[in-house]
Amino acid sequence: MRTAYGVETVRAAERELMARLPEGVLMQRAAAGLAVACGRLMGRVYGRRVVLLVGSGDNGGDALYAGARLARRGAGVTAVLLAPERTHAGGLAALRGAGGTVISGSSSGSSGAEVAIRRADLVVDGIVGIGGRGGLRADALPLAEAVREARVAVVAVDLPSGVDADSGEVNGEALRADLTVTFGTHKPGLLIDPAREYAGTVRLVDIGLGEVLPEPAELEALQHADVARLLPVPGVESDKYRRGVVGIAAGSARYPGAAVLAVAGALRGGAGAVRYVGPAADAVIARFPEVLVSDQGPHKAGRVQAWVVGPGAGEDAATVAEVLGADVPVLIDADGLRLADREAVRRRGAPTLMTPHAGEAAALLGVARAEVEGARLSAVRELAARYGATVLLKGSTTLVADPAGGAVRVNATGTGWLATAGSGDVLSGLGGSLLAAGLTALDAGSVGAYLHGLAGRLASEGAPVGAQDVAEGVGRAWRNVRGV
Ligand SMILES: NC(=O)C1=CN([C@@H]2O[C@H](COP(=O)(O)OP(=O)(O)OC[C@H]3O[C@@H](n4cnc5c(N)ncnc54)[C@H](OP(=O)(O)O)[C@@H]3O)[C@@H](O)[C@H]2O)[C@@H](O)CC1
Ligand SMILES: Nc1ncnc2c1ncn2[C@@H]1O[C@H](COP(=O)(O)OP(=O)(O)O)[C@@H](O)[C@H]1O
Ligand SMILES: [K+]
Repeated sequence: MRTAYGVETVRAAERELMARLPEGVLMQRAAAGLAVACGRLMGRVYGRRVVLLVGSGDNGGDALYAGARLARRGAGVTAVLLAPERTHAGGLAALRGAGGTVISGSSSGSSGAEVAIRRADLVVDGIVGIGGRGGLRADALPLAEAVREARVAVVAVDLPSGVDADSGEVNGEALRADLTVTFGTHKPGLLIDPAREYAGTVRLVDIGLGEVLPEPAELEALQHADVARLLPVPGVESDKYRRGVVGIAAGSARYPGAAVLAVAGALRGGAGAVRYVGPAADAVIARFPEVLVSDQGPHKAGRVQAWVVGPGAGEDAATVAEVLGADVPVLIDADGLRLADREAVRRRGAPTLMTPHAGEAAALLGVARAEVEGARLSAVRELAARYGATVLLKGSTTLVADPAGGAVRVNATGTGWLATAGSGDVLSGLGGSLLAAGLTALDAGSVGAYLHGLAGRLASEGAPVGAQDVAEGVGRAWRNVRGV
């Protein structure tokens, strides 16, 4: 499991660890890891030109100490100081001692700095790290512009300057990096868009913080091994009922395809049987003869261990209400989210998993879509709290939050190719099937998102895919995860 911790927790852990270690050890560990990563990115160190952008705090200190290490190995290192009077003194002395050059970022209209940036092989962004608030300040903007124009490689120290470490929000300008070298633990902002996009590749340098970080983390990302452990694999004693039956209440005369796609996902999620109820039974049967269909409504469909309701449901509020009354886990997606009564969701005894995209989440919260996209973590937490349900917020970053709190899960397998009509319907069926197979709502949502993202990647391999291709890719994703 990959985990991420917010600033307050990192600072507390840092204090605890520093109390046991000689002064400056953590910064030296950070700087050593940073210098190695910079060297690797440049291919060689000797003769390379490196520009350090140095802010007023320890983030700048890391950059300076790493710069000193690079200078000792033969790089030409220039530090651009954004706050000369508040620069990390030890770091500055180390860089000077190693033969580095120092210029002020604010003097002479920054032009000296801009010339250095244009000639650089690498820029190290040590403007601000976890001490940052808001976007880049005015004095850093011309430097950021020069970096963009020079198209020079950028390594961010701990975080790209200007992004919010705790939330992944970007309020103003931020500096884009090719590589972010982060210390001790990932920060939520490195895993959540829009900030994640600014970070480029993220490398974690172990500085010993792991042993003092508490449980649970603020954010966690499942890895292959975690998903492999959670996948419902039949044993010798299994039969189709023991594996779980998932009911799909989806589709309408207008949107029969949503039913077919949700069923396609459900057939690949590990349940032993799929029941379908709704007006698209003919279309479902034509494509998937193995599905048990009924047009009698959810109550009369026979027993299921979980329901999926909503994809392509149109205005069928009665079916949504009926499913919400069932005493089994329910996944609510698409139209179902609009039609579900909040109190009915809150009253449910069995688990509920809601799977909105940003537009649907915005409608549920009564805010603009851009607000949800800019602040995904707070949006998903707020929805989970309001509905007393597990919420999976879809999009470029998929997040899953439990109403009881605990670590929010972030999915790292997605690809922009998944942004294709109907791929959300596939995810709803897949997630419902995992619920029926016995996974908790948090696990069903995050394992579903993991397989769905991987299926999209494997099916696409860099070319456009349709939702059916994604569904068909789910089997490959299972095998990939299980290593079979
Ligand atoms: N934690 C750990 O275990 C370890 C941490 N380490 C390192 O320390 C870093 C944290 O250092 P830090 O606390 O000195 O804060 P840092 O990010 O340098 O900011 C400094 C000052 O910048 C200012 N400022 C605020 N916003 C700004 C903005 N948008 N644009 C420009 N300036 C802005 C603000 O001061 P203000 O100007 O508001 O008075 C703020 O106080 C961390 O990221 C990691 O690199 C490692 O060495 C090893 C172990
Ligand atoms: N930029 C992106 N990167 C990764 N995944 C994405 C991106 N955009 C959309 N997705 C994924 O694609 C799926 C789209 O679902 P949804 O918006 O419900 O579409 P539809 O309603 O057409 O089925 C979701 O799983 C979502 O997380
Ligand atoms: K930085």
